[in-house]
Amino acid sequence: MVARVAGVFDEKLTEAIANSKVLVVGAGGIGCEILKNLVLTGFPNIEIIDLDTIDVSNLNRQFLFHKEHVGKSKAQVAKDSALSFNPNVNIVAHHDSVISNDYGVSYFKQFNIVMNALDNRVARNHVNRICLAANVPLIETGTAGYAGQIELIKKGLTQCYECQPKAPQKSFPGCTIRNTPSEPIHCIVWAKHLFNQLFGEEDPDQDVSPDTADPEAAGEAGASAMTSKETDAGNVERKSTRMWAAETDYDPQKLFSKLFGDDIRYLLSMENLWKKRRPPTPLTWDNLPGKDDTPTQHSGLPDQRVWSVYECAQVFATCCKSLQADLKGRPEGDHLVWDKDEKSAMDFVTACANIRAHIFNIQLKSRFEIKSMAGNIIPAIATANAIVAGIAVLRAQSILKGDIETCTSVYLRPKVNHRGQLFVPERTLTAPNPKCYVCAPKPEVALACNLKSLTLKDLNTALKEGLNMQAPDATVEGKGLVVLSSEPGETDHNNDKTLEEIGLNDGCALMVDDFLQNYEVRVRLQQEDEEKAWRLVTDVDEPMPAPKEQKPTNGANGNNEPKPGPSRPKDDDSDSDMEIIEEDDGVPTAKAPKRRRTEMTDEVVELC
Ligand SMILES: Nc1ncnc2c1ncn2[C@@H]1O[C@H](COP(=O)(O)OP(=O)(O)OP(=O)(O)O)[C@@H](O)[C@H]1O
Ligand SMILES: [Zn+2]
Repeated sequence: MVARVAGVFDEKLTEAIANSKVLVVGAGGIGCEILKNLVLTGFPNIEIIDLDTIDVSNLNRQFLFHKEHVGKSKAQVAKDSALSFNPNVNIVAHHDSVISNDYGVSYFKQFNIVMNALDNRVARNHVNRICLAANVPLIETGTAGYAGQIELIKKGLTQCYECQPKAPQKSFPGCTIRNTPSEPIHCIVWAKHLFNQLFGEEDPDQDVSPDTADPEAAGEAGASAMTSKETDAGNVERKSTRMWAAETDYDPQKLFSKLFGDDIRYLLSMENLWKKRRPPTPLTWDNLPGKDDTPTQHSGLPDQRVWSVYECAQVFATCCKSLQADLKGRPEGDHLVWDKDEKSAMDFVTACANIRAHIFNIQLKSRFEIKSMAGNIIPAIATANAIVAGIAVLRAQSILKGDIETCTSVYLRPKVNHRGQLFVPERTLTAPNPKCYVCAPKPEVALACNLKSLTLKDLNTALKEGLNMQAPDATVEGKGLVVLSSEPGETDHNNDKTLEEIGLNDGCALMVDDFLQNYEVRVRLQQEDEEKAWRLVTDVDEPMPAPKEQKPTNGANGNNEPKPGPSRPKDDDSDSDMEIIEEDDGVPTAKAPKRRRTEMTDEVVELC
């Protein structure tokens, strides 16, 4: 099966393809399809980057990979498999993250087109910025279940990936997670936090013990939590859950009694919480519901059967031990990373979430359902990936032919809309947002914060998390004074100083740049006494008017519907059964409170 384009395309396109060089970022569901299409179309020079290795769960749709490739580099195997279709193509594979110093603006400049086939916002933002800086057309692709999208991004011609606000991630208040869960997702988030507290990277924002500072429980003294003990001086000493668990040698019964017995009793002592809610019921190890049940016949997949509380407790016990052993086998200071595809990690979260759900009278869920919610999974549909990749490569051909103006965005809808369309192309290219804090000629944002308490370290975090910078350098506008340097150690001595202490006040502006992304932005400082952390205020927060879809040519009702948007393909035609979820690596939204909220992402769309 060797591709010969001569005679298939017109001469101009044949020649343009022959002289082209294309970069594909991501060798997952869409990336494999794009690579196959490029190779079979006869694109002679292709580079592909992917940081990941092949997982069994990829095999059902990432058809360039087979069983024997599990554990190998996606980029390398994709290259080898694609070469079997057309050995004359020159493919360079990089097993690496695109967010690395090796792939800066000068690297990107060698390509005629970049094609994104990624699954997360951070990488997408990064490639967006580099393509703008390198002035290379970027074809951005994504699918979410049956929905999909192909969008051209070209400096000065179209909007960029960051021109429009992204739908915020759904977050839950910490007190809901820790004290008053009312939905399965609250228990799942709690169980994932528990995994991190016991075996993963400990994060103080992911505390799982009762939250005594819950404003709703005000006035309650309560008993001291089980992780607390009175010191000789009479003070209450708090221990981390990890420390306490280690002291018990991760004894499953002791852990169970604390988490699902004592902590629940402690919550019950916060009586205000239960005035208008059904109170939880603590559990004891020796008296678990479901112990004597004979398992009912279940017709579906084993994962779709809901475990009894007793079964959950048994799974909990087994997982505590296996995860402890895994942790012990690692170098000092290392930790586990929760992964939906790791059996013990997934079993642990299923068991803990369901035990907690039972305690709070919440419906129990199957492992299958919990995996979907905890892993932020929308089932990937191979056909949707194939369609999107096909259109993306057609768009690449149009760009090479010099018809870039015709490369409007195309949306793949889960169902035909009322005008009978499954593929909905935009009528025109969407112009850049002049207020975009990335692609505007002079990008600008305001940083609302309390200058008296925000430290330089916090500023660094704000720039990285809020503006998706990788290595920000900041100087005071007009003075050139360096306040943050990406050179290790250069400004570290000031890390704990507040912005006020280094002489910055309300209205001051910083010029912040990221060398790797070739991105510079002016950051105005805005004093807000009440602000506990920081908040970025961008003009992109004002939603732009919805672009118009193409009018039907058949004279039918041409009402314009809002387009799904780069991160919002959920529209009125969307399949209501489809759960559309966002990756949890999204950049915190500008207005999201930074403390005491738990990010969970079960409602918003992120194309993968
Ligand atoms: N920073 C990055 N650099 C390079 N490749 C990346 C980066 N971030 C994500 N990717 C790759 O993008 C691809 C996206 O593909 P896809 O959406 O099919 O995800 P997947 O991880 O293969 O599947 P799933 O998430 O459903 O298990 C993945 O192969 C992933 O490794
Ligand atoms: Zn923009």
